Amino acid sequence: MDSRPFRSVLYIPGSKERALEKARGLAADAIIFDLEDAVAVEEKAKARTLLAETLAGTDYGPRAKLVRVNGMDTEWGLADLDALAAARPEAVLLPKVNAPEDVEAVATILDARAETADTTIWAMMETPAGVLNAGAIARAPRMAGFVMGTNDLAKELGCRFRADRLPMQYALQTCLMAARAAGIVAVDGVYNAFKDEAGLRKECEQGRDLGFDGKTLIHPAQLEIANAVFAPDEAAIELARRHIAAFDEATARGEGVAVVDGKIVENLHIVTARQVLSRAEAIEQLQKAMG
Ligand SMILES: CC(C)(COP(=O)(O)OP(=O)(O)OC[C@H]1O[C@@H](n2cnc3c(N)ncnc32)[C@H](O)[C@@H]1OP(=O)(O)O)[C@@H](O)C(=O)NCCC(=O)NCCSC(=O)C[C@H](O)C(=O)O
Ligand SMILES: [Mg+2]
Repeated sequence: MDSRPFRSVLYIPGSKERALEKARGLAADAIIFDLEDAVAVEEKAKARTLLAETLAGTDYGPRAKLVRVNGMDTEWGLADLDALAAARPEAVLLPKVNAPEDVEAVATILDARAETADTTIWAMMETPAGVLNAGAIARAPRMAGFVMGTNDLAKELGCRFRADRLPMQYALQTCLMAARAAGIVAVDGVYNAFKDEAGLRKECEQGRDLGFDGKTLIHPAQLEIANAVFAPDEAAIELARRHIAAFDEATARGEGVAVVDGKIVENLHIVTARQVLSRAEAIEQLQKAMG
């Protein structure tokens, strides 16, 4: 997996012209241009046209660009794929993926068009069947990332929203495990109370501690917290440097283990330390490119 940052992944309804315009200046690592649940049924066709035109004519800079289409089992899914192909989307995000066959069907459609030769597929992990098939979905063709759909999951499970997200833990960890085994990105679900900064921070911290790369967001006011929580902080960067220095010194002495702050540091910790530094570097580069 490369170290491209996905700390903040902002949903933008494909029907909202002002939000589509505003996103060009927002500090989001990635944008999900949404044609699915953020768009009302009567606006689906209009949003599709608006989004296709916007993507073809707008420079969103270095932000990763994903388009969430409607499901292929709906009356809009195929038309979404068709209309957006011309805009050469970097990634198509499929909602409510249940099985690898759902991904294979879309990969076959993308294979048939020159404009989508390099388009990757991401999966919304938000159904019980999807979670149970996470390993196979993560290995499906063109698959590059998982996005947790915790609202749909709660609906399907009939569970309650709790601050500790206990009812979600099985799904979160199963999907994360599958993503890591396949070497793809994994992004946590949204925090609905978009004015509750303390609650968002806690949930970001939980997602980060579990191992997610970042969090999906619904409002620009959530960007700063997600960007801060999912970035290695100064203490983590400094510790990574000390681990590497101490391990280099130990190796020079012919030893395979160093000790830093009373804890052992072995080769595997150096892999983590290098990942921390390369993530910090990638974030710095992205921020520079955004200006
Ligand atoms: C939640 C909102 C409906 C709030 O909208 P609004 O009341 O208009 O917000 P503000 O007035 O505070 O907006 C301030 C300015 O920010 C712009 N804005 C708002 N939201 C966005 C956005 N998402 N991206 C970009 N810009 C945004 C407004 O245009 C204002 O701009 P300005 O005019 O310059 O002041 C609204 O935020 C919203 O619609 N959010 C997205 C909701 C969404 O995408 N939902 C679907 C995804 S969640 C989901 O489906 C997850 C998953 O599938 C699951 O199952 O869990
Ligand atoms: Mg959903």
